[in-house]
Amino acid sequence: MAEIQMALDSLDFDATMALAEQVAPYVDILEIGTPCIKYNGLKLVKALKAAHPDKKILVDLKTMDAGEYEATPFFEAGGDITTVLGASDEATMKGVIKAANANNAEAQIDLIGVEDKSAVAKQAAANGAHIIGVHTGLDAQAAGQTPFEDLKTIAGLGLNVKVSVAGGINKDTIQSTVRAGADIVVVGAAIYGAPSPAESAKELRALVDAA
Ligand SMILES: O=C([C@H](O)CO)[C@H](O)[C@H](O)COP(=O)(O)O
Repeated sequence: MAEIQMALDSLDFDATMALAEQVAPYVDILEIGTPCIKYNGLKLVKALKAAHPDKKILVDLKTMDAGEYEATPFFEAGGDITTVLGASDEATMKGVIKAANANNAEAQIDLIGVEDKSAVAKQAAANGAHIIGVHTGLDAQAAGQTPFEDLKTIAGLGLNVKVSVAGGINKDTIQSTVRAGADIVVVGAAIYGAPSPAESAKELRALVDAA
């Protein structure tokens, strides 16, 4: 069964906590988005984990250097997954994987901006990464890009890792994304931009469960 990850991309601490509360019944993973974690830091990881101990917390650090050093405090604060850029040095990715393993947690390699995505995904899997993230970022989405072709390529490799997909997924695309091989579907704007985020998350849950 695919998991749903809600991307919390507001900068506001209280608004983030309130949105998490609304959608938590329908999602598996609460993601603290990159702008949000930069703005709010470890305090938000601790608060979110305390409020939702039954949910996985993904901290979208998009680490680029000093992998083990940067990721460790976020795992210790309650993060279950942190992200590291596939564009970073292999040693950086290995550092985050090491920190994750030391904390009974998971490292996600984010392929955003990576030229040879297959090569990096294979290398990361061989190095023990837990999740490969196929990701079309917000700026690339604004330029009309989607993650779906990359998903086919990465899922087609048959690597022994979970595949996460992010980039403008909504109610029209979520089922085909799951059927194309996503283990984790990430949804941000389609939930937080909906008139009722809770209703939107509920609808997406039903679609994923029926896919
Ligand atoms: O990871 C994200 C982005 O890079 C900002 O941190 C988003 O959370 C991710 O793209 C999911 O959001 P939507 O694309 O709006 O579904």
